[in-house]
Amino acid sequence: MKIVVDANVPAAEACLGELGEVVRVPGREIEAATVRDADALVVRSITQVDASLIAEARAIGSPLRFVGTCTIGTDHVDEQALADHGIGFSSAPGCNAEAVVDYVLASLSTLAERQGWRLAERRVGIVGVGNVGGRLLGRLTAMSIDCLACDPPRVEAESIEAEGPEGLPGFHDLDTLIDECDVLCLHTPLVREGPHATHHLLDAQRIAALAPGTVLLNAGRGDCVDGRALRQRLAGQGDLTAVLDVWEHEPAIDAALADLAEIATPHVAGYSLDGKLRGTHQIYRALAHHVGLPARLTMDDLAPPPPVARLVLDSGLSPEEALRLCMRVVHDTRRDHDSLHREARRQGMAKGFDDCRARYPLRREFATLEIGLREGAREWAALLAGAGFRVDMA
Ligand SMILES: NC(=O)c1ccc[n+]([C@@H]2O[C@H](COP(=O)([O-])OP(=O)(O)OC[C@H]3O[C@@H](n4cnc5c(N)ncnc54)[C@H](O)[C@@H]3O)[C@@H](O)[C@H]2O)c1
Ligand SMILES: O=C(O)[C@H](O)[C@H](O)COP(=O)(O)O
Repeated sequence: MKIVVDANVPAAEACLGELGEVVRVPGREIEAATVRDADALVVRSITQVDASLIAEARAIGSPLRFVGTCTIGTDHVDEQALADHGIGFSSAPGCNAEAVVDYVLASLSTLAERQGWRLAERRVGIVGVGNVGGRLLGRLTAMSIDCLACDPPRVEAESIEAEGPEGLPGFHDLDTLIDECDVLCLHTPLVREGPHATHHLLDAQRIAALAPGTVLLNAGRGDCVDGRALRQRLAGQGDLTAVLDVWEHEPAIDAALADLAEIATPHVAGYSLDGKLRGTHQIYRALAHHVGLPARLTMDDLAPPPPVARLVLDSGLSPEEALRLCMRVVHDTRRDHDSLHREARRQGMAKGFDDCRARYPLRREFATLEIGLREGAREWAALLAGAGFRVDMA
């Protein structure tokens, strides 16, 4: 079996190589001719697997029978076209959700430090309460931070009313979150049509309705926010703080908007090694199942030990300082912001954006760091455990 795999999929030889011959191709260069004699195609989000690619591939005799994307998002894949040609499909739901939550907490902690506020005194609105938003809600709630949630499709499907699921807070509409929250985090997929379409979910009118001082964080998909309207508000009034990981027109994103965002990163919120390996592993299992082969490798076979496994804390810090210190040992979104701006200046935006992603440094998840708390630091246990670290008494 020949498996064409995006060059940025880690561990493909070790994992997918068990099932067939792996041929690497840069994601932006994958086209119909690339899969002329391939049985399977494994992509990430930058490859548009659309109806024309599939139809052309079939027209030139491609035997393609499976497409996998090692990502959560699926808006780059025409699932109907695959089904119409009898091609199996799988994505990797939830694979990098923990990494995105790490990114959100690390970014908010940096903003709190820069702007002199405490997260404990802010109310956070979460839009899209699936694998990412649900985990974010869980961690913030465990850190005793006040949250409001918005997810109309879930409300409709699960008849959630005033009482939320699993003892979580009730769900509200987006305009209530806009009115009542200090921080608004978007974790919605890109859905172009239907009653719950998310294209420009935050349109000019909703952006205008955000109260001065609001923090807007988008780690869902760039097209969920009207970037032009956001740029105008930031440039004209300068009274919002934007944290943007995803953008319209990636990789050729709006450089002026990137300059105005307090934290601007090149779509790397989910880029932990753990998250990427989970993505590869989920697709390996799905392909093995599809072709009737055993999938022998486990995640433990793929993930190396973390470079920093344990940290012991003594007294002498505030809880916020202790939390920030632990987060920055694992992940510092200021570094991602600086890399994007540096590479955009050096190579131009589109090349710099892609280059930062292709050469992303090793990053692990908060859960890989064990924190030992000595006498005097033990009161931080609930906060640090709530944020996602493994905590014990040293
Ligand atoms: N920045 C990154 O690196 C990164 C990483 C992972 C995922 N993502 C993006 O985040 C999205 C969400 O990821 P997930 O794992 O939570 O997906 P998910 O499918 O588990 O959850 C998405 C949730 O959004 C809800 N939703 C859909 N339309 C909505 C609307 N109009 N208003 C409010 N909620 C709505 C859905 O009901 C669902 O509960 C992905 O589709 C992907 O596009 C980005
Ligand atoms: O949908 C996802 O899983 C994320 O957006 C993912 O991080 C995208 O990364 P890419 O496929 O572009 O490397």
